Amino acid sequence: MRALTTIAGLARLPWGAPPPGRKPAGPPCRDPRRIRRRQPVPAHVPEPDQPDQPDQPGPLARERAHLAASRTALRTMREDVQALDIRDVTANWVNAAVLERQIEERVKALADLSHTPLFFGRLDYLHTTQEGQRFYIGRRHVHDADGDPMVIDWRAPVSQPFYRASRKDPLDVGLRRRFGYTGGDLTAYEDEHLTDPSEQERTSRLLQAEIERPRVGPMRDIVATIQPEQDEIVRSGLGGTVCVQGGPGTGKTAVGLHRVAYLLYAHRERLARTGTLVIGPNRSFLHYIEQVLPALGELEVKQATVDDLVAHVEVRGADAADAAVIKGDARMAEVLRRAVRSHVTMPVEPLMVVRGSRRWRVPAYELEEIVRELLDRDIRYGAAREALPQRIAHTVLVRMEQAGEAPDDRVQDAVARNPAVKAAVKAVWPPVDPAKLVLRLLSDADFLAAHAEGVLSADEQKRVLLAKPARSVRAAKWSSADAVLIDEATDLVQRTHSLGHVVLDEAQDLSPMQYRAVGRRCTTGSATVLGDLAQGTTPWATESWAEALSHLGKSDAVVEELTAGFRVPREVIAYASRLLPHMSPGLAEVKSVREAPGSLEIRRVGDPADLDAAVVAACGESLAHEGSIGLIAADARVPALAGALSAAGHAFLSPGEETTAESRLTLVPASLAKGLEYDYVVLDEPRAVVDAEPDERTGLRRLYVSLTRSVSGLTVLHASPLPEELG
Ligand SMILES: Nc1ncnc2c1ncn2[C@@H]1O[C@H](COP(=O)(O)OP(=O)(O)OP(=O)(O)O)[C@@H](O)[C@H]1O
Repeated sequence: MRALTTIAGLARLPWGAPPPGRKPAGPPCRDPRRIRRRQPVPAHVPEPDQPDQPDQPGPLARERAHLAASRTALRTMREDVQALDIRDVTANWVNAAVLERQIEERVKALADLSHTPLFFGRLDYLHTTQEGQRFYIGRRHVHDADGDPMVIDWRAPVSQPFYRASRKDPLDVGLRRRFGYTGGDLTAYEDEHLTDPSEQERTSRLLQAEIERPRVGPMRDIVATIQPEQDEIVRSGLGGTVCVQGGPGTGKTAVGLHRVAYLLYAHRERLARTGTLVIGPNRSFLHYIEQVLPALGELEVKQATVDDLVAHVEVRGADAADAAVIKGDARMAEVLRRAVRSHVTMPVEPLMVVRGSRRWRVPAYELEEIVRELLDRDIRYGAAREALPQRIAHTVLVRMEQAGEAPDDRVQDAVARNPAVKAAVKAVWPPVDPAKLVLRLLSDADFLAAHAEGVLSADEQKRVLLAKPARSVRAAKWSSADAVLIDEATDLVQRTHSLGHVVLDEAQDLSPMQYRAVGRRCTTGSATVLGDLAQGTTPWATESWAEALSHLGKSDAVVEELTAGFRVPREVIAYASRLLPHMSPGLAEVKSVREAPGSLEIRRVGDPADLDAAVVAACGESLAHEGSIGLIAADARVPALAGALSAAGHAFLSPGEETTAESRLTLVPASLAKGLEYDYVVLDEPRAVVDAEPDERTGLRRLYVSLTRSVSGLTVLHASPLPEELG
């Protein structure tokens, strides 16, 4: 067993420093007016699979030998960590527990996952500008007994050319090799000699195979095939916020998750201190993506929905759309600010502090000056409330000094705690309970009118008022939008803790007040904002990223656009894109990198009574293929289809339940389809999906989301006429 001599010694153990190499990419473009459109760069690749001669070890055998040696080295690294003896460095049980946990996590991070390749690429540099010339690129850093790297972490600067080098700009790379795996076995490789003019440009077959690999189970990482335009976003600096606009399947979620992994690598200590968070639209989605970061060795990133962040009260109610839109409007922040500050009342009476035989009098006008000064400083209500007794005590102390006394800090503290001072503070600056305040605003028309004057119209005020005011915070039927208002009020009272980095996925659906709630969780950090304006399906969905980013407090963010689609086959995305001009004119159509001819089938069912049976039959046909199947239907159709599937003997899952090789069919209400994907999708009755929404545009957007979930094939079944926008 190896003994650790110092806690600092941990840093030198297999955690290791990142390997030397090139500098990371510079900061992204800072001009918010410019949306950079990221175009795919075609790869140049000759034939893959060069088999070895039976009599002599060829390149493939040599690469396999390197893989075997790397696995052995990784095992040794893991054993080294497992064998650490921490008894001598931990002065107490708290330290011991912390260290033990760190060690456990490190062991987990060093696990050799049999189904994920240890390395997926190799770079041979032309010149010796690097410490070595040949680097194997993988999911984590592996070194041999001498500390020499055998596999370099994909996030290291030296790995960057694997993703960025091109024939136009080889970045000093002579050879880029991609490896193909079957299970955990290395079975193929593809070479690109980037500086060889005789080589022809071709799309990488290994890349194509990776993109087309059937989907089963949760989302997986894309480290082996990150595209140059995606890599630029992944590696953009921690200081700036990046907003990514991209159509369905352009890899926004994947890019956001890989960016967190990259930032954790490049700024590990800082982010370990400040924390990172991924925000997704709902539990099923979070469940779908939850494996990606652990697979990349990152176990500490928290995940939440916006509702989780603002869970100050139990949400049991729902708003009508018009009320929710007003409650989500940024103007509500001003109403709340006024309402919170309205609790401050100017002192009208002098304050008398008795200490021993002496009485100290502070006149009302002087107290008022202190209160006004605190109000002008615009600090949090609670912080000002805490500062007020000390300010008053200071004034008393000045009087004591003027009277020839020499009071010290202890006297000031004692005066601040004096019952008369406490009573004055309570009268002037009483505590505010955020939930009670919001309840009063929503229940008391006069109170609301007093603070919404000139901000909300009389009609708007009427709409947000509760029809039946609740008697207490506990009894109130709070809605999600109310919880966000309480969060805003809470922040007015006490500053919200800010994290180092926040990834906000499906951001287009947030209300301005929700953006503010997310924004205050990264005031001192940065954010990655991911979304597609065409997939906005809430009544308050954002129409412009500039506006959304201003509510988030990140107006200086760069907006990038991704246009290459990695999920939806060409035919299917072309069909779905017919809706674009009718619901989000001006947005670019996704250019799919996937051919998959014959991937779209539209079936008309003559008699509506036969629709369920036809849908079940289509699911049965899809199940004959490999991979996951999603049956997407308007929410109201789900019970009927669940019954029909069960009657036909098809077991099915709900979104968020993991698909496995045995159980591959998921019944998905259209309202939960966003962000998810299935190999084959059966879409039930598009008209019903559109009609389930309050307006035509939202309906078409919901349909657009539903049409863009499939990787290999989409079958649309309809008994009612299709929406005419589909042509
Ligand atoms: N460079 C890549 N190599 C391989 N697969 C990729 C790549 N980029 C994205 N993908 C895959 O494409 C699919 C869609 O990616 P993702 O879910 O991140 O897209 P999205 O833009 O978030 O889609 P949506 O708007 O529908 O939520 C995923 O299966 C993802 O793994």
